[in-house]
Amino acid sequence: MAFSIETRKEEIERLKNEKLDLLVIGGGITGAGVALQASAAKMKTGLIDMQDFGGGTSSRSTRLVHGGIRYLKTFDVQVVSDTVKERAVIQHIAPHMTQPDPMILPIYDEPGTTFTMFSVKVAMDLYDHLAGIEGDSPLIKYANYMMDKEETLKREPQLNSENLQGAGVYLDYQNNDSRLVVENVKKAHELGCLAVSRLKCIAILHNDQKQVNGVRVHDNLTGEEFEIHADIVINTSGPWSDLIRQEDKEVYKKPRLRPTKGVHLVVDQSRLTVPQPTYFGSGTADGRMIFTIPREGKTYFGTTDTDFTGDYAHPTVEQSDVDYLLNIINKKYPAAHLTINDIEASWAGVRPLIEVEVEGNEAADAATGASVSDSTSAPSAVSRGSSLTEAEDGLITLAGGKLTDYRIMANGAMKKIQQKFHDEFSKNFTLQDSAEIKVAGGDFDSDNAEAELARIAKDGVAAGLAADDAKEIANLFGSQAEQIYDYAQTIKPEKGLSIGETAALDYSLAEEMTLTPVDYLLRRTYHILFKSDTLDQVKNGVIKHMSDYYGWDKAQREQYENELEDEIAESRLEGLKSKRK
Ligand SMILES: Cc1cc2nc3c(=O)[nH]c(=O)nc-3n(C[C@H](O)[C@H](O)[C@H](O)COP(=O)(O)OP(=O)(O)OC[C@H]3O[C@@H](n4cnc5c(N)ncnc54)[C@H](O)[C@@H]3O)c2cc1C
Ligand SMILES: O=P(O)(O)OC[C@H](O)CO
Repeated sequence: MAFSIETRKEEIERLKNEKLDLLVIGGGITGAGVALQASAAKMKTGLIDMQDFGGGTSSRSTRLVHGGIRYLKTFDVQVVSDTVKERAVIQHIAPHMTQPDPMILPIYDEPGTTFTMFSVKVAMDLYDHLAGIEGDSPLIKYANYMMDKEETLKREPQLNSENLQGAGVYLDYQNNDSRLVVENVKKAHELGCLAVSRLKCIAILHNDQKQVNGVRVHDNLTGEEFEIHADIVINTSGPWSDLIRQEDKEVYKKPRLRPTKGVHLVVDQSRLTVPQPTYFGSGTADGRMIFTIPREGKTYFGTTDTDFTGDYAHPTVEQSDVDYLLNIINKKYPAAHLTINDIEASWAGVRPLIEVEVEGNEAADAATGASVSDSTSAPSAVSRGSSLTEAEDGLITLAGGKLTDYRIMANGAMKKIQQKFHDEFSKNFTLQDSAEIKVAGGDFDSDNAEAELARIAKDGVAAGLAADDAKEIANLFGSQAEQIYDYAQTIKPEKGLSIGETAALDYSLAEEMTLTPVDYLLRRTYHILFKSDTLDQVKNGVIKHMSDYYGWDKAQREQYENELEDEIAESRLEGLKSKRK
């Protein structure tokens, strides 16, 4: 089912002329999850995003599906309880993106440590218990265990041995955040959702009874403005949630978010070799814990957690972020001696943390209990819970949370929406269990994901693709790889691209509403973040192929080329590096 610039035009016409049951503002993981569940319940649903789907926080995470073991320290047990169980569900519905990846948690005798050898074992036992990893659980092989100092250094020799006491090892999952978004959006679209990217909500509309009945949007591709009408509107705009609520001038009272920035840096695995994901205290008594994660032949590490008041669409990596992370990493891996010149890629994201309890008569149902902190708390002490509220004029806002509990957050919202339809619109919808709805590309046996993905990759080689291309396409697109192999039988490779890369690009343009080279190279694939070494040779082929496909004129092609060059330069920290010369 095509999901492209052509369907975008068709669906914009339908959004203009057909009244929706539900409009979702914001196509990050939260909005995508709501759109999928609403469409599965046969609600006539629209999903809009002012950027690419996943262009906000949901493509800037640590790329884990995890329960947040450190949140047990701040007694955010509800968040952990919700998310730790969700990991296996997301692995089931999105098996090509979410795979078990046990974490090492080294324990150091240092000021402000989050865990001790005793408390990490208690936390891991609770974590496993909450996830049901006990008894005859199919995941029992991943049950947690402790390692003494010697075993820890044997497993991870580059770790600093000074003050090291040992480590805990427990199950968490790796994930591809931006593809989790787009596969949810594609599934929602397959179920009937009118999903359009680069459409910005610029005003909230009301009926004569001062109830929200739609939005005014600006098409960021064409400049056109028009109205979209819906019985119910839900705001799932993440860090922008307060800005959308502010558009609702009649009822807006005050902000509820405390946005904080988190940064990740990427180096080649040869510069920092970790055997598996590792998670340790920053050693700076700021309550932070830092991940170092091997991925695609690279190692990435993060994150910072600092209050952010800049442009949510363009959080940048500053020298202070680099210094903070390199200082910690070089202390924990003393043989690495990393400098800014080793950094091949980077990204910054904005956490949509909920800080202020809802006030006045806004109905609040905590979708995953956001325990409220106050602005004097350190950013890392602020709850990672979510909140679901309805303003007096009916605007629903679902904000906060983690990527890992997106499905639960959407469940909570759907129950509220279902009740609202029944009470106020005399419409009855039957909600579906999204734990049984595979996202696009997940149509294979999740319980044998590794073997299934190897089989899909083997099919690619049989279809004439290079083995590396086939493996990458299988891991990125899952069961959709077979469509890419079909494309590969009928096309010529673009100059600078292999037949597999060309076919994958053609698939993404036709089936994933991939509208710009940055959409493709940053979010649909690994090129900018984890394949910096081959990026310069593929980017021209991608631009040329997209320019031919979309019929860009010289000015448009230049615009997208410049946008891509800026994105790559920023990811490579070229600005910061040049200042140091
Ligand atoms: C550094 C960092 C690391 C993290 N690591 C993890 C992790 O490993 N695992 C995990 O579970 N969670 C993690 N999180 C949390 C997780 O990433 C977020 O909770 C989640 O991505 C938020 O998704 P969202 O859909 O609510 O927001 P977003 O992804 O930001 O989506 C909101 C969307 O709304 C759109 N929008 C805004 N205004 C408008 C408008 N006016 N009109 C139309 N569209 C609009 C934006 O373009 C955006 O795409 C991390 C977060 C950060 C910052
Ligand atoms: O810093 P936290 O606790 O928000 O966690 C972000 C991590 O990098 C992964 O969720």
